[in-house]
Amino acid sequence: MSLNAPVITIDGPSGSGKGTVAGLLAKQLGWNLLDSGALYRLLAFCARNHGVDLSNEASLKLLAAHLDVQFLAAADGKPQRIILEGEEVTDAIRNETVGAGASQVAALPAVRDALLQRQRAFREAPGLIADGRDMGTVVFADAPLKVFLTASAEERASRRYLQLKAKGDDVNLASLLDEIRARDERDTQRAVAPLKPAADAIQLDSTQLSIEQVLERILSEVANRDLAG
Ligand SMILES: Nc1ncnc2c1ncn2[C@@H]1O[C@H](COP(=O)(O)OP(=O)(O)O)[C@@H](O)[C@H]1O
Ligand SMILES: Nc1ccn([C@H]2C[C@H](O)[C@@H](COP(=O)(O)OP(=O)(O)O)O2)c(=O)n1
Repeated sequence: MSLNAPVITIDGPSGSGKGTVAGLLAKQLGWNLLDSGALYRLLAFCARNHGVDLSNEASLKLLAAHLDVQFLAAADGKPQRIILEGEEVTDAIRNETVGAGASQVAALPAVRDALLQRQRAFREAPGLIADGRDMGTVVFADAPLKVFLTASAEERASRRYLQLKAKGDDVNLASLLDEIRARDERDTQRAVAPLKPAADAIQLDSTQLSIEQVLERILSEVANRDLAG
């Protein structure tokens, strides 16, 4: 781990575009990528596979500490591939059942603690793009550029609807909106590392912005701060 490597944090609620923008930024700058939400998703998924209850903090802490996961960079602008216990789960963890489970286990302090060092180890030269809920407030509180990305709940539900439908999932817009609101509530109201903008974060509302416009805004901040060398 290089403590001097710069980090750009992108925090925000579900469907605001964090993962998409983080992936594009990492590619454009040639930096490393941390999808911290994937770790919570993997833990919820793994717990279900091993019959561990999502409220069993002691067992979840052990599972989190021993999570056997690999992130593999994929070519052709595709998302990185995720391998859990030797099996590819890239698609399997991207649904609202796993997302809701992730939000549930993420509220447990022992789980967050067990995943902290694993996340910080992603900080390698030449730099890191980290997306999640507490990247700018807790995990990389010293990051030189912090972005808090939002969009209206309706816009986020509609984006998720299109995304899951394109994947062939059987989805319903009204239930996705309910699930997004429930997740917002749990993620912002929990006692430990709640979703909130860091005091020094740039806030971007992407409701009316394209992915390219969001990327442009962030890249102009990168240039202003001379972060990309
Ligand atoms: N500004 C935007 N305008 C339109 N669609 C977007 C925008 N940002 C992201 N999306 C789309 O919304 C969906 C959810 O984006 P994602 O990056 O997975 O969000 P998050 O990681 O914040 O949950 C994806 O299908 C993505 O292509
Ligand atoms: N740094 C993080 C990242 C995610 N979480 C929790 C809270 C989220 O609802 C779940 C899933 O996060 P993820 O970023 O994969 O979810 P979305 O893509 O935004 O829908 O994990 C967290 O508590 N802290």
